[in-house]
Amino acid sequence: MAQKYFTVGWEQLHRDSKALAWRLMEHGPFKGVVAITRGGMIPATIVARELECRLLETISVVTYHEEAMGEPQVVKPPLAAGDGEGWLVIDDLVDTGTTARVVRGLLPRAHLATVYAKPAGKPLVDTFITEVSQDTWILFPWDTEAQFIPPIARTAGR
Ligand SMILES: O=P(O)(O)OC[C@H]1O[C@H](OP(=O)(O)OP(=O)(O)O)[C@H](O)[C@@H]1O
Ligand code: HPA
Ligand SMILES: [Mg+2]
Repeated sequence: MAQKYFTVGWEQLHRDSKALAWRLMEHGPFKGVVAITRGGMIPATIVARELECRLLETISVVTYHEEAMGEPQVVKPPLAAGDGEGWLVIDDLVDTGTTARVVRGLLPRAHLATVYAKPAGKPLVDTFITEVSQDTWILFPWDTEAQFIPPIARTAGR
């Protein structure tokens, strides 16, 4: 279980995904973008829009059930992307690198990029924007919603 949380809102995700697109400009142009579903889909759409890339493919790798990690399963292979040559692969984050390793096995020649990265997975991606510590769990906007929080004075035991 992660010890810290890093909450990412929609606007920050948009900003960070655009920063990723800027950084990827020097590695393109790309034939198309492969989104690693589900978490990679929104960043992939933002990056594809910025790079004016209309061809999107998906790969589905299921590794986590909430915060519990299991064996990675390829539920849908990236049919249109060959060995990945000329393709850009996008995910929301790399954590242990398990998902990235599976994707690299299927698309060895692709450029693999994530918006966020943790130290253990960082060496497996070609490009990323923001690093967080390994014991931080990133809370994405699609996994969260705003709710009432009691005042500090009420929860501090006074
Ligand atoms: O580097 P790793 O340890 O493999 O972790 C990173 C992967 O885990 C999450 O996906 P998840 O399996 O939760 O599926 P989802 O994107 O459908 O939510 C996240 O979106 C990355 O794809
Ligand atoms: O930190 C994380 N946040 C959300 N999903 C994840 N999947 C692996 N690590 C994470
Ligand atoms: Mg994912």
